[in-house]
Amino acid sequence: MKEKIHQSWETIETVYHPKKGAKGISVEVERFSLWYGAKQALFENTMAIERGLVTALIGPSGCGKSTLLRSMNRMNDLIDGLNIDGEIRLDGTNIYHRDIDVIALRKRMGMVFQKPNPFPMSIAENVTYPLKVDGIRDRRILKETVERALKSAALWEEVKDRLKENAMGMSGGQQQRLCIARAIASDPEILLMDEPCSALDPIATSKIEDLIDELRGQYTIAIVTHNMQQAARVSDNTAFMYLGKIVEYGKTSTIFEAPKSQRTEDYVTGRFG
Ligand SMILES: Nc1ncnc2c1ncn2[C@@H]1O[C@H](COP(=O)(O)OP(=O)(O)OP(=O)(O)O)[C@@H](O)[C@H]1O
Repeated sequence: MKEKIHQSWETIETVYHPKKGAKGISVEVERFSLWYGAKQALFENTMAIERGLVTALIGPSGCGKSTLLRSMNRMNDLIDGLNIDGEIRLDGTNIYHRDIDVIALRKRMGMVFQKPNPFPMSIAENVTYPLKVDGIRDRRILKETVERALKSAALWEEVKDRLKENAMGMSGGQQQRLCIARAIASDPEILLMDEPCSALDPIATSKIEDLIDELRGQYTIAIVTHNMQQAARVSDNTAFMYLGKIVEYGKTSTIFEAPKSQRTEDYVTGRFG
């Protein structure tokens, strides 16, 4: 049973007005709400994600960051009792429209999870997996993809001499970069990253952050992070969420240095969370 609850506080700057020089909008979230059964997890969220930039979703545990991110490629679809309202548009098309091919949609949006999840197969096979699922068997294409994706994921130099070794033998940080390479292999436009560094040590984390910086421009990246310093370091725009609602969304420098909402300021200055 769908139950509407209205949050009492105002949201700030959640609607995007294109700036001069911006490459445009990739994903538009409009009045998007989501229920897990009777429990409402997202409340009429509106935001526009700029193409080619890095957008961070921050906020205290349970505020709905992952739910919103996973809604962008319909990863939540299979959850029992899931209900949504509002729209999420990719290049202007509502991804929840009944005619949307969800598999094709997910190909346009690579996903990287909290815990690296390489498949128990060789490093090269991990990268070529999405292509093989698509029926691509041409050895030259597969070989080129391995090199291209591993280079893009800043992993090529470390693994080029052991492509046939099992990926499970890599370090956690290498495994996560391999998962990014696998996501890149099918040539997505968007990379959705759900706490990609939370299982990694500081050195591996910094490599992933450098990688995100290198991927900026080539891909539109949305990243959920608990780590505010990370959001400040890697993102161009930041959305601060609280209890299922985007409280404030704007340029990362504004959110961290001059937030308009007291609630945002309290969170980014560590007064709660
Ligand atoms: N599959 C599910 N079924 C029911 N409730 C869920 C499910 N997944 C998440 N929730 C609830 O939805 C709310 C938002 O959860 P979500 O994981 O999106 O938050 P989050 O901000 O990403 O949290 P965290 O930072 O702890 O990962 C929480 O109250 C959570 O308990």
